[in-house]
Amino acid sequence: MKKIAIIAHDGKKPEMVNFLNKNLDRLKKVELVATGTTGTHVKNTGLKVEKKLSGPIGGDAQIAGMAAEKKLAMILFFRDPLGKHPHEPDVQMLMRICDVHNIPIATNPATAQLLIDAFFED
Ligand SMILES: O=C(CO)COP(=O)(O)O
Repeated sequence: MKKIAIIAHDGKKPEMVNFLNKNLDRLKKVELVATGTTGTHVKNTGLKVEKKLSGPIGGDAQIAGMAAEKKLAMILFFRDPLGKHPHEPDVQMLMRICDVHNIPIATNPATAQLLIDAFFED
């Protein structure tokens, strides 16, 4: 089964937790993978998740690798457009890899909800 990847910049982690709690019943049915610190927040909601490295030290790159290998159904990446990130090249690389391999990626809760609704449509 392809996994759903969850990533959130620090300024967007509360929104990600709200989003996960709102979609808990559906997300329980799929395998999740997340960057390190986001993964800890995902676990705190009660969901099972495979944790990769923290984003700034290679986690975004690991998720991009999974996307390139077609192991992901989609990526939910709540980016903070108002924050500065030392690993911005990794973030850009992840977005580019998604476009190269046509992997759905949602960068805000509104788009993420549309993707999740479509994914779990009966
Ligand atoms: O930095 C991130 C995305 O670019 C997220 O990493 P963490 O989940 O480890 O905070």
